[in-house]
Formats: sequence, structure tokens, C-alpha cells
Amino acid sequence: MRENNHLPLHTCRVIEPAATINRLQILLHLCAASAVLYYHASRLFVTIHHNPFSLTSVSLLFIFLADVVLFFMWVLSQGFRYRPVSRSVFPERLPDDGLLPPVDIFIMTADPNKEPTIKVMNTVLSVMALDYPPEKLHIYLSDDAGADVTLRAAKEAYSFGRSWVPFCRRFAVGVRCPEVFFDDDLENDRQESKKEFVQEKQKIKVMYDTFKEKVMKLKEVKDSTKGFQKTRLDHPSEIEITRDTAEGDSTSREDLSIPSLVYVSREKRKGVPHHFKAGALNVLLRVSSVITNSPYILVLDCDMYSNDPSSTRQAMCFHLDSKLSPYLAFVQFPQEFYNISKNDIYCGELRQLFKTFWVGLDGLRGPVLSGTNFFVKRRALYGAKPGERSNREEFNAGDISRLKDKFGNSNEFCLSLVGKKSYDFDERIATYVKSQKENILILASCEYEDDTQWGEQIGFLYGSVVEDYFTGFHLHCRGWISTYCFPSKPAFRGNVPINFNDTLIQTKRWSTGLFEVALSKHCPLTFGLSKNFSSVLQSMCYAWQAFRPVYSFPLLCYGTLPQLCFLNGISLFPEVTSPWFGAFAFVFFSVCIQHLREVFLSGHNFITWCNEQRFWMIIGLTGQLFAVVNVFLKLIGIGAVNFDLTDKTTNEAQIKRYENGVFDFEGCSLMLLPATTLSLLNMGALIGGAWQMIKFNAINNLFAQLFLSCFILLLSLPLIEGITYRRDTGRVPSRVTIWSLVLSGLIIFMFS
Ligand SMILES: O=c1ccn([C@@H]2O[C@H](COP(=O)(O)OP(=O)(O)O[C@H]3O[C@H](CO)[C@@H](O)[C@H](O)[C@H]3O)[C@@H](O)[C@H]2O)c(=O)[nH]1
Ligand SMILES: [Mn+2]
Repeated sequence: MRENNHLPLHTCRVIEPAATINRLQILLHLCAASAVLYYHASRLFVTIHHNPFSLTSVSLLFIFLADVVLFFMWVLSQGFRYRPVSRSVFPERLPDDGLLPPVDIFIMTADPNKEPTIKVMNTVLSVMALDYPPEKLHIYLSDDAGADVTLRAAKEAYSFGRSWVPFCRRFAVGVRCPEVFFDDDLENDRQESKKEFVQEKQKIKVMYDTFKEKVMKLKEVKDSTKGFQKTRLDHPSEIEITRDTAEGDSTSREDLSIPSLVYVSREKRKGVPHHFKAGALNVLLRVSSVITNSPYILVLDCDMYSNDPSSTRQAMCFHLDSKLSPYLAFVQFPQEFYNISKNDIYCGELRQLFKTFWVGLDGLRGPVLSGTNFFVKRRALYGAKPGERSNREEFNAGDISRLKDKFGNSNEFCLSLVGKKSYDFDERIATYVKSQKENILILASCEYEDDTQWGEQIGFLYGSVVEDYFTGFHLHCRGWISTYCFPSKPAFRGNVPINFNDTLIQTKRWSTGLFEVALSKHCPLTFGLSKNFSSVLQSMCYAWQAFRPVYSFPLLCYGTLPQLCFLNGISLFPEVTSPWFGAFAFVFFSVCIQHLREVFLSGHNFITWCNEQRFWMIIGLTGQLFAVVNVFLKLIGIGAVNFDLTDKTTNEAQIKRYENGVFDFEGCSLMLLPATTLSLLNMGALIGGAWQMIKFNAINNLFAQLFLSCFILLLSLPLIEGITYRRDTGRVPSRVTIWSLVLSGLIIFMFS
């Protein structure tokens, strides 16, 4: 809160009645779920006693284990539901511009073939035009490919920025990403009446088109000179600073000046681990600390642009709150997307995370670090502890050699930790860039981190491919908190994969990274609780995420055993007329209703609910299942975990299928096999079993299994369509179809 006028910079309230309803539901659900587990256990006990190796015993055993896993996951997920909050910010109450702190902006790109250069430049331009004093913003573009095209395009972008940024300021443009702006009718309608605006806009549009053309040409030149793949994984470090040299008297300079742009490509050598995005982020941390050393950092992926120029000021409402600030590591904004179709079949919006779970975490000790769209405090990343200590105390000034053991062998870097260096950019440039460029390049070299604590205690951590989750988790464990800033106008927007294969690859990477953490010594349930017992609920939430891939186990069990038993007339669940049935029904509907309530609360409809249920099932049997296998393989020493980049390029046919809500399985590997096999198995068993059920009039016994199979059939319709009658290129690949027909046929044959 601000002391001078007592008006708070932000407010926070618990979302009611949702919180109270959640807590009541937790109680009721707990009772019903205990009854279900008790029923299973007692029946299992009796059956195993009679005949331990029968299909019934084995099925009962696995269904019991599946229920234990589901119950465990349900318990963990209640952490998110206990205290959801909502926050508001008041940027107009911030101190004058002169008192605002500088911010370094990190933009990450890794491969111009998968990440179109023009999109990356749009991200750069969108933040260049943030509504914040330009001399206090410094943009760092990390290019992991070391691609010439990116460097040259960045320079072109900068010179276009000299016109673009003043234009945005002059007309208070709402969305400052050029590509979006020229497409946005709303923005244009708003200002169309101003003649001046129309004229200027036309001029700028011509400039933008020229800029775009130049970038395309750069790419063509690059494509014609092969050999790019070689340099992507093997190249020296390179740093280039492009800065504002606007001339004129001080007032016009003020209007025209734009943030500086630093291009950084770290050294990469074959065989030397580069730790993917976390490695690139750490290089940027070091390089920026000897150039600008701003106390706050905004991290953005190249597929995210700034959609609201006031985001930095919004974040400062938290960072400049004197009570909160000593403990606040980062302010997270949600990831929102511009290319989500109306019927978001791949659940790319990540609604559950960003609209429900992070809101719940915000009421505890704050949301999980989400990779992009966050403003983090530099000190927190350097291993500092929360509290009011100064850098000098924290980093033990005077003893540079001790610092070097931790932070590596650079005087400049260690001095930046303790020194009260000014933030004067010009001065820094004069000192470092002209005379000591070599000293900066070393910070971006392969060997710099050898025998240091980078990636282990300091910077972004290397223990997992979900560096964001892992790093945020450690910050929380060290006692830092975070806040969630979720304004109604999206602050940043990005794009999501629009075909199933890309979604699958992405989910598999996330699940692998998360599950790696679950099985490591940093498991949130042990490490998390031992470090920060004050927030059991938050550790539960971290654990829920890390263990999430184990949903694949109950999905596998529930996708095979009840069906095979149904086929054989074996009942696994209580009769409809038994009171126990009530407990089962309650648990099922309680989960469904809780989910539905959350979907409605976040402004979505029943279709979203269906999509999320379906996606949960399919991804559990594909991406998450393979992630679990992957992690086990890595544990026993075979296989490695990689950061497979998501492809940001698209083609017309794909876009069309996505817009029409038709699943696009093009390019899917055998990873799809468990899901397709089980959906066929379910359908076969449903038909065969229903016939028997009618014949023997066993509906009372088998109703639960009949219901389950029908439910699964509905959820797996896109798979079945993709296998059976679809003929377009987006159908399930023939290889997968043939294998799943063979496998499901074989299983049914063996068990009927
Ligand atoms: O070696 C690498 C790999 C990736 N990246 C960059 O990392 C970002 C994220 O990569 P992307 O392919 O877009 O992955 P997503 O699955 O979309 O990323 C999500 O998941 C990641 C963790 O797996 C987080 O880091 C991201 O912020 C989060 O948006 C992009 O800007 C890449 O250029 C690098 O800089 N170096
Ligand atoms: Mn991305």
C-alpha cells in the first residue's frame, strides 16, 4: 500500500459463495469417496480369498488401485478450491514516471523454421510500445538458433519501431502488435473519425508492409543458403545492441524515444548440454545484469505479444506495494490466446489452469510460474531470501571470490550483484560495450556455468523441462510469494497448437517435466512440505501438477477392465438397488458437477465441459501415459528428455479443420495407439456385453458398467470417426488404425 495517500495500489477479495460451496462439497465428497473405497476393499478381500487369479479378482484389485489413485489426485486438487480470490489493480495511483523502476524484457526464440521471424518481430514491436517510460525498458531478444535472419530482422524491426512506437503513443493505440492492429476493425472503428489518424495509419501501414517484405526476403536468402541446421546447434556467442539515437531537442526526443534492443545469441557446441529455455534465460540474466541490471524482468515467449500496453504498470501495482514487495518474487499474468476457435477441441485455452486453479492458488501463496507473461524480481532469481535485506547484505559484499564460486568467474557480473550501479544505460554502454565486449561475451559462453550454481540454486533451474514450474516451486519453497494479475483485457496473447499432434507433443513435454519432479528428491509432497510447511495446501497444488500424469493409470484400468468384465457378465460395481450404488453415483456426479460449476464460473458453457472431459481422457491415454513411460526409462538410464519445440507455423487445411471443430490427427505417431485401441475395445465390449445383459436380464447388476461404456463411447467419438469413416488427411493415420484394430480384436478374443 502507498503510505503517502493511503490509497491501495491493489485490492484482493475471496470469491464467494464459490469458496464456501467448495468447502462444503469437499466434506460431502470425502464421505462418499471413503464409502466407495471401503466397498471396493471389502469386496476385494472376499473375492481374492475365494479365487485370487480370476478375472474378477484381478479386475477388482486394479479398479480398487485406480480408485485410490483418483482419490489421491482428488485430495491434492482440493488445494486449488479452498480459497479462490480475485484482485484489482489501480495503476493510476502509481508514483510519477520518474519514480518507476526499470524493467528488462526477455523475449525467447529458438528456431526460425518453427517460429516465423515476422511473428517474433511482432512480439518485439509490441513490447517496444509498452506504456512505460521508454528509457526504463530494455528489450533482450534471445536467439537460440544464432540465426542471421533473426538478427537482421531485429534491426529492421527496430528501425520500423522508430515510427511505430511514436504512432502508437500519439493515438493511444489499444493493441500495439502491428500485425494485430492492422487486422483489428474495432480499433480502427474507434478512431476512424479522426482524419489525422487515418492518414497516419495509411503511412504506417505502407512502412509495415515494406518491413514485412524485407523480413520475408531475408528468410528467402537464408533458405537458399543451406547449412542452417549445422549452425543452430553449433555457433559462437554474439551480442548486438541497437539503441535509440533519436535527435532533436529534449521534448521531441521524449516523444520519439524508444526502448533499446539487445540481441543475444549464446554459444552452443555439439555435445555440450545447453539446458533449453532455462539455459537461454540464464544467459540473458547474466548479460542483462552487466548492461542494464534492471530490478524487474518481464519474460515473454516469442509466440506471445503484448495486448495491453499498460501491463507493466499493472504489475508494478504489486511490486511497488511496500508491504508486499519484500516477499513478492513475481507477478504472473495468465496465458491467453488469439487463435482459439469457438469450439476449443484441444482445450488449448488451458481454462482449468488459468481461470480456475491459478485463481485458487492466488488465495494461498500465489500462482505457479507459467513460463511467460510474468514480471519477476531479479534478486529472487539470484538465490536471495525474501525480506527487507539489501543486495549488499544478501550477497556479502567485499568478498567477491565467494560470489565467484556461486555465480561464476566474472568480475563485472559479481559487481553487479553488490554494487550500487546506476541504471544509466548510456554510461553502461560506454563502459562495457566499447571497451569490454569480450567480458560480456564470456557470460554467454558454454563453459561459463561449469562449477557454478547456475541452474541448481541460481537463475532458472535445470532439473526439469518445465523450467517455469520448477523454478517457481523453488522460489515458493524459499519463502517467496507470487500474485496473479488477471485483468479483463488480456495483457498478453499468444497462439496455441491447432492440430492434435502438436498438442500431444506439447502435453507430453509438460507431463514429462512435471513427472520428473514428482519422482525426484524435489517432490512437492516431501521436499515442498519440508521447506515450507506453512502452506500445506499449496504443496498439494504443486503435487497435483507433478503427479498429474498418473491419471493415465486409472484411465487405463477404467478403459479396459469394466468393459472386459461386462463382456463376460461379471459385475464390478454395486447393483442399482443397493445403497452402495448411491455412494458411487454421488462421487461420479460430485466430480462432474464441481467441474461444471467451475466451467460456468469462468464464463464457459456445457460444450467446454464436454471438451475438457474428452481431452482429459484422450491425453491421459496418450501424452501423459508416454510421459510416465519416458520418465521411468530415463530413471533406469535409457532415453533422454528433450524440449521439443511447438510448431508455430500452420496451413490452410489445418486451420479449416480446427475452426470446424474436427479433430486433426495428421502426423500422429503410434503414441495415439492406447487411446484408439481402448476406444475400439470399449465399443466392441459394449455391443457384445449389452447383448448378453439383455439375454440374461442382468441390467441391475451391470448397469454401472453399461453407463460407463456409454460415457466413454461418447467421449471417444472423434477417435472412432477418425478410425472408421473419415477419408480426409486429418483422419487417424492408417498405421495406427490397423494396429488398434488388431490389438483391440486380440484382447476381446482373449477375454471373451
Ligand atoms: O531450447 C530452447 C527451447 C525453447 N525456447 C523458447 O521457449 C519458448 C517456449 O517454447 P514453445 O515451443 O512455445 O513451448 P510451449 O509448450 O508453448 O511453452 C510452454 O511450456 C514451456 C515449458 O515446457 C514454458 O517455458 C513456456 O513458457 C510455456 O508457454 C519459445 O519462445 C522458445 O523459443 C528457447 O529459447 N530455447
Ligand atoms: Mn508456446
